[in-house]
Amino acid sequence: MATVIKCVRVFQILGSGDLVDKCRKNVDLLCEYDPQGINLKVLSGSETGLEYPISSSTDTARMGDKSHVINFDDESICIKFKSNADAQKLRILLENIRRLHPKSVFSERTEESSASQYFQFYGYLSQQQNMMQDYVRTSTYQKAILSNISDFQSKVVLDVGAGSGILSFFAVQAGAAKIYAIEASNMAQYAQMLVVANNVQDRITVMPGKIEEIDLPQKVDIIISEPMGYMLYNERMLETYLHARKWLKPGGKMFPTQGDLHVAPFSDEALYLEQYNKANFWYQSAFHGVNLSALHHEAMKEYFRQPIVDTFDIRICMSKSVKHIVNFLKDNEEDLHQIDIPLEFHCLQTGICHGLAFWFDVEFVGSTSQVWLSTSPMSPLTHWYQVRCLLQSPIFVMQGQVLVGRALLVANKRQSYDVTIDLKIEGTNTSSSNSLDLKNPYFRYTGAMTPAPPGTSTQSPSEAYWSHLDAQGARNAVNLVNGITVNGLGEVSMDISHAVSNQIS
Ligand SMILES: C[S@@+](CC[C@H](N)C(=O)[O-])C[C@H]1O[C@@H](n2cnc3c(N)ncnc32)[C@H](O)[C@@H]1O
Repeated sequence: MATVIKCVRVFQILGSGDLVDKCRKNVDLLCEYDPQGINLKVLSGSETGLEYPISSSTDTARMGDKSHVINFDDESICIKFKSNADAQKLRILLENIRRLHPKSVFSERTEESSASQYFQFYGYLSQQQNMMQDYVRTSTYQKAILSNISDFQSKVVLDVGAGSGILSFFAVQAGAAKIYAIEASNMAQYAQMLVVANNVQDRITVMPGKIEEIDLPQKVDIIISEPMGYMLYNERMLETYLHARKWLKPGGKMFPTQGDLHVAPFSDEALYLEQYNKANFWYQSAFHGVNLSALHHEAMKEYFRQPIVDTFDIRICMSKSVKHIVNFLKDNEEDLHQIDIPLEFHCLQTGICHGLAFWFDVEFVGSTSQVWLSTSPMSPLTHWYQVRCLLQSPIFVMQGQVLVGRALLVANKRQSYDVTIDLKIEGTNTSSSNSLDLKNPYFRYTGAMTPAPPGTSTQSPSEAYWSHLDAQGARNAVNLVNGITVNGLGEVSMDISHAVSNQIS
């Protein structure tokens, strides 16, 4: 459903109160559905392509009979209509948004621009495909559901953030009687198409909207969801998952049931130098004749604020990981606003600690079996990889020393976390800390095999390699050397006649 309002003028309101005509002529305004509310699109004029997403928390005000003011995070605009009747069309749409999308826990904790970008992202089939094609992820979910049939058979299920609906289809396979598949992005339309095409309309009901704003006709026996982001918490969808518990019957189940975030100190000089050298670009005093060095310090901070998303060899970890648990059956949304993880690491090796490595596992506790989905560096790689937070000033640690400190994750309105890491060698004055922005990670993964960290071999790597070779193949590789036959393992053959005949021929 879209409405077009013809012949409007769109002005930007400057800080001084002056108006600047954005299109310098009359334009048409398309008002179309958006998961958040409506999206205003300028259809003609030199500024074609302007879009203004409006949700129930957007600040708007009527100005006289024919104008309306709308305040966004980064600009304020004034729309002047041809007539009062046209202005009234927009006013009705805005009233409908407030009625249909009352302020919710979600809108209170999320900036509009972040939410609209977020749901646009999940509205693409290619993004859903990316997750569906993570074989480890999708097949672990399917296994968790199908190996716990008694938790689904004839049961009512809620799928939070259903996306394509894939988990709802797994619940159908496990015999669920009714599944409510809630999806806030436009993917809900595609999920509905799959439901119809697979002829399960009587079992799956797709409901477009946010779980925080939707009314279900009944309570459910089990909630399924895939709400994990980078470092488990990114996207703040775990809060949405916990919020959904208001629809769970007493004694109901959550799939997954628990999330474990693992944290370990690591040593990786190559990674550290890579970031450090990138920032050194700004150290130049004569870049095309310009001295850039005034920005060197800021560049260094910027690079080190980025969590690194890639994978690594577990042997770079200098001690056993510390585990922080989220219990999806018990914890509340507010518990995830500030996540304070006390750290204590007993270092197993001497070396330079360059920061903290993070990964997570989730557990499905079913009535029949328990299933784990792991994103650890010891498990097959998933699209979550692992995440590392660097220290700008690494610290040298000796085997046996104890590293103490904390990892503090503070939720922000950009559906992510401000991360602070603090480390100190116990009993010394040596410490280091850093602040990072989880919303802006650096994707470093190239697909190349991660090499083992230097100095971790406990036997000759050359001998170890050759001893793995096929011994029989090497034995068959017989050569004549100085009149005697020697095989590929260096073994001398005693069959002199054979050697001699070989030599003659
Ligand atoms: C990680 S995807 C998982 C999709 C699907 N369940 C799967 O496993 O392939 C998360 C989905 O949840 C949706 N979502 C996020 N927050 C939501 C909310 N508050 N209400 C409803 N859907 C939400 C997103 O649009 C996205 O499609």
